[in-house]
Amino acid sequence: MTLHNADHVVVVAGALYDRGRLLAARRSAPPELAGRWELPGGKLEPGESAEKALVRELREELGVETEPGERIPGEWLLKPGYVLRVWTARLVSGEPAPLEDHDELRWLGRDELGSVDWLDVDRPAVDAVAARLWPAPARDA
Ligand SMILES: Nc1nc2c([nH]c(=O)n2[C@H]2C[C@H](O)[C@@H](COP(=O)(O)OP(=O)(O)OP(=O)(O)O)O2)c(=O)[nH]1
Repeated sequence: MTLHNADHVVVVAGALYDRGRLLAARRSAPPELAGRWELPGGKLEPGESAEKALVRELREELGVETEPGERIPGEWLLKPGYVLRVWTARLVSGEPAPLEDHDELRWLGRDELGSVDWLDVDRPAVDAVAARLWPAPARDA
């Protein structure tokens, strides 16, 4: 079962970062999404907070312990009735492995974000993540 929040199924995804890099995950299923890259995560379960769901999904899919940070402003429509929300997450322990739903993982630095074929929906989400993780330096007046 999944949580319907104001008529939307909420999918939470993690902008998992470590040592200045963001984790990208290549989906292995379903066929229409396989081969495309995303921020790992999954659907909220009934009664579960977004932060709890994120920690659970990243543990199940990647085998790591993480600490949620803050929500990235914005919400992206995945398909009718499904929205994607993104939180930053810090790697606490473990080395991510593609245990479930993914067949390859890559740590990307700021200049490498365009090097993988993100799912269409994830492109604006990743732009928003990048703006949060790597804010533009303040310009001299
Ligand atoms: N996790 C995740 N899912 C995304 C992203 N972009 C995107 O279109 N999706 C889609 C793929 C799936 O249709 C849906 C999330 O499903 P999922 O398979 O990751 O969720 P889940 O682990 O809860 O799956 P399940 O219980 O249905 O097996 O959202 C993204 O960045 N992260």
